[in-house]
Amino acid sequence: MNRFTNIDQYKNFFERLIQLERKSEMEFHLNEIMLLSAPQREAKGRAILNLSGKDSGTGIGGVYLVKLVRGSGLPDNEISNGDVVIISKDKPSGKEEQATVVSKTKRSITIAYNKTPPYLVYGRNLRLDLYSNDITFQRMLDAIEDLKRLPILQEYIKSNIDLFEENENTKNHSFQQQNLNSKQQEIINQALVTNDIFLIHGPPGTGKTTTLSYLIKSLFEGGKKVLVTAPSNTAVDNILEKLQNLEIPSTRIGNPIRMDENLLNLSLDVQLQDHPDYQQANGIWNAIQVLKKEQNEYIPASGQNRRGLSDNKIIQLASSKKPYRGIQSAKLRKMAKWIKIQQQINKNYEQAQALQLSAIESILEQSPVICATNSSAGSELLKDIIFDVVCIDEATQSTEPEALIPLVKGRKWVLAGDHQQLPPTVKSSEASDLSISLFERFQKELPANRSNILTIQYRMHQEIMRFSNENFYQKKLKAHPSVAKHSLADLPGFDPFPYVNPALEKVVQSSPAVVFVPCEQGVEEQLADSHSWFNKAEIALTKEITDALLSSRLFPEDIGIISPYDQQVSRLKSDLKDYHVEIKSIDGFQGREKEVIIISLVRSNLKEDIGFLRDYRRLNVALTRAKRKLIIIGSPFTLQSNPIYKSLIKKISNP
Ligand SMILES: Nc1ncnc2c1ncn2[C@@H]1O[C@H](COP(=O)(O)OP(=O)(O)OP(=O)(O)O)[C@@H](O)[C@H]1O
Repeated sequence: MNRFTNIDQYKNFFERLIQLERKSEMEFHLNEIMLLSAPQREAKGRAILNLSGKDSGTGIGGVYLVKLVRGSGLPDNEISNGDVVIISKDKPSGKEEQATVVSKTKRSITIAYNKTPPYLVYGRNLRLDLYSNDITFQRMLDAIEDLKRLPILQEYIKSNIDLFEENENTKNHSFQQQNLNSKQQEIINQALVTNDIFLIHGPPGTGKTTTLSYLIKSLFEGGKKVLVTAPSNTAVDNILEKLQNLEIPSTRIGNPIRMDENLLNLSLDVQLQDHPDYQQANGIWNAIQVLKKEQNEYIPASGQNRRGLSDNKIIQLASSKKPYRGIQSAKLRKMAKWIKIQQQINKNYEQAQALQLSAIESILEQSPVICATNSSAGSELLKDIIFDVVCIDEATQSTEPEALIPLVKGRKWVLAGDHQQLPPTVKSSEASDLSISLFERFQKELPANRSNILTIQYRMHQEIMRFSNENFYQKKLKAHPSVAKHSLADLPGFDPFPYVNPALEKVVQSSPAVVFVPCEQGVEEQLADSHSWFNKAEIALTKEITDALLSSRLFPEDIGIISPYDQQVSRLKSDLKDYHVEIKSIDGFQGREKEVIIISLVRSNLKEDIGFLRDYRRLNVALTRAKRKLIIIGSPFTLQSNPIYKSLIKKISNP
């Protein structure tokens, strides 16, 4: 645990770690760009060559769209919507302007620039490279810098315990909500009366996000302005959905491409479409396009054409209808016309920008609750807004500097999390100190009245929660009676499919709630130069089980498939694309739940190597997503080399 006696010490400590992480991420992509030839990087799916670019107008929020086309079709690649990319002619240097992928077809990929795109992107023989996003690192550094102008936050960072006075009597505030249990209500009361910071702790399914959303409702009703963040887009959508159900007016900022489409109506970009100022700005953008077309009929007043003459001089000479320094008078007139149109374009541009900005400001000012990822809380859009309260969900998954990005924007902080679930992702081994979240640090250092723990869970059948409860929560977790024995049989229409492979019979029965399906014939495989694994036999088994579950009249949205390995996730997504079930990594499922979860553990080798499955927090998250049925597929031989997995397999019944 690190103690800091002054803010400069704190700043130096974290700045070093951030720089190490940043270096690690950039190095990965730049190294690969340097080491591999362009075709090799393309073969890995992280570059696309031989593209031709053309202007594709502007998109939501006034971004500049560029469509990159390859007539022969795009090669197989891992670049998807929302990824940050760079465009170059030859080998990129890393200094290129960054753009975001907006859409992809078989032959084209459209990207968006926030600023005017570099001229080169409208050429031929272009190369597109997947790149890392540097912005989050910059925002972390800015947040640490901001601490300097917020003296009270500096004291919190030092966890100066003397500063934390006793709270006033929580009984004075009597928050009551019949949908919540007494502990959840008590927590809301405590968080409401605390003037500085409160931590909501709780094992999976105990209602941390639910409690946080009711707290936000209460804050909103009390006229407070609240910033709500989480480390990932999925986690932000998860709490936003709850806020929407509670009818709390909220605005979600961030790239709409990365948001749940059912929540898009709450995004800033969609709300903007209805704003009169924004509509007026759109009219002006269209007028600019018309002017640009008209301008093409004249001669651009480029450096070469104008031969050192100023705009005014060209206009003046054009009206005199005489040649000047060897420039024909017709050419002067055409340049003058071009300049006048350009002046009109510039005027219109400024007007459209100002209208757009005023529309954005008015929406953000009027919205009582603003939701964003931790990183996008550092966006320019929120630069001048101070919030009464900042709430971070899944706070144990954020590094301390990442959590500071939203926290420096508020007067009071509420953090929800569970340090037995996924920790922050830290790439650089030298920066491992970042893996202790601010939540974890505060929980150890703050007085007891600044946190409280939830222990009744409302998600899992008691058998599903048993393993995690015994191994990670000292048996303190209780299943609420409404879920303790709930099963697939209670779901309307559920009818176990009779023609299933006899080896999988228990898999489609409502009982037992947890099954382990051995897949000893599976072989783990790795692509050259990839650290991720896949297992074809487990994919086939997952497909068969999903088929059986769907034939038992479960809906696709009831089923979730989880695998710890990205390669397995992407292969499952492609092989099971017609099933429309949600398939994600463990990280992608943190904070979420489904009636049935299938986990494909992938690792199967004679060396008894289970790789990063060893991280028990990852296992804990995977095991606690299912409500009524948990199906685990894996190789008993390989997994049993690890005591935790050995006891897991022993405790659950084989089908
Ligand atoms: N008081 C309650 N009564 C009934 N259901 C509840 C209550 N509190 C929470 N739930 C339900 O329990 C489930 C889990 O809640 P929630 O997602 O808020 O838990 P969590 O602690 O945030 O979970 P995780 O640790 O996985 O992020 C949800 O289906 C939620 O609607």
